[in-house]
Amino acid sequence: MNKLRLGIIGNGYLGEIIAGAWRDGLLPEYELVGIVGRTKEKTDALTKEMGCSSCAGIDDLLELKPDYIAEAASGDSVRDMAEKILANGCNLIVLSIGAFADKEFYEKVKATAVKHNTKVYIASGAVGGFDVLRTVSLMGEATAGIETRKGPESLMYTPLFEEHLMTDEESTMVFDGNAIEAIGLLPTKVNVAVASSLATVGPDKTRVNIHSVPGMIGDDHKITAEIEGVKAVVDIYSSTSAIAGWSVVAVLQNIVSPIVF
Ligand SMILES: NC(=O)C1=CN([C@@H]2O[C@H](COP(=O)(O)OP(=O)(O)OC[C@H]3O[C@@H](n4cnc5c(N)ncnc54)[C@H](OP(=O)(O)O)[C@@H]3O)[C@@H](O)[C@H]2O)C=CC1
Ligand SMILES: O=C([O-])CC(=O)C(=O)O
Repeated sequence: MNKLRLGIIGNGYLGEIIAGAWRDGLLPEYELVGIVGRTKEKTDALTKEMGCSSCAGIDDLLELKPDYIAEAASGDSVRDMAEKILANGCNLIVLSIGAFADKEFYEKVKATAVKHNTKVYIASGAVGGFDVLRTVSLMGEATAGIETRKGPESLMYTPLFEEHLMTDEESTMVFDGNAIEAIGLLPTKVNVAVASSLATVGPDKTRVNIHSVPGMIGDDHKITAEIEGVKAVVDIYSSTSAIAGWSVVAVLQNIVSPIVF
């Protein structure tokens, strides 16, 4: 049987996890054909290890005729490449889901996928439970929100950081708004909020709270979707963001599995 052709955008922490899972035999139905990165030396080193092509840009990768591309790069890469990928007959698995907080862009991506009979897979990333969150949101007029807890160090170099957070002994709520506002302030750190909002009531209606927790290592995300009589709470703690890379491996396994979770 011909293998499905897989490409990856991103040669960083999560891209390496996906490529490593392929190298370690967890995705035997796929052939890893190429990886796109920005820094040539990094991409060359990773692709040499994997035995696939080093691609300078999306056009190079699309020439290799991938069936699936997994994105683990940045919101800008999704904004720049998603429509081109889908229009070339290739499916896309996305981690930088924050790009879809822009409704106009999200609708254009959906229309492109429909037109070219391709699909976008929203990886569960550092959270999950989108199946149950979507189900509850279908059943009635839901309310949905996500409460994120992080250590103050991980807020450094963001507009939410204040020096006192480093010496505070109590938790502080540093953000209260919706998912559009949250990703606007923290473009690389709250993809989970946008993903959860797309699974429920939308980025404008999903309430996002972020708490700085003294001494905390890693992140905890507690997502709630609720209608009268039904309440779903999905709470995921992770000491690193590795789970997000593994969630792409899980999507790729689901695509070829006779049993789909
Ligand atoms: N959905 C979720 O739950 C989560 C999503 N994420 C998102 O996943 C993405 C990857 O995260 P992570 O691996 O930790 O980040 P890293 O910074 O470790 O890696 C990202 C890599 O992508 C490359 N890159 C960035 N922009 C482009 C581009 N336009 N074209 C090609 N390559 C590009 C960078 O290359 P170079 O080094 O050469 O600049 C870098 O190597 C981020 O956008 C992050 O916000 C992260 C965690 C959880
Ligand atoms: O890793 C996390 O906990 C969340 C994250 O970076 C994101 O949503 O982009």
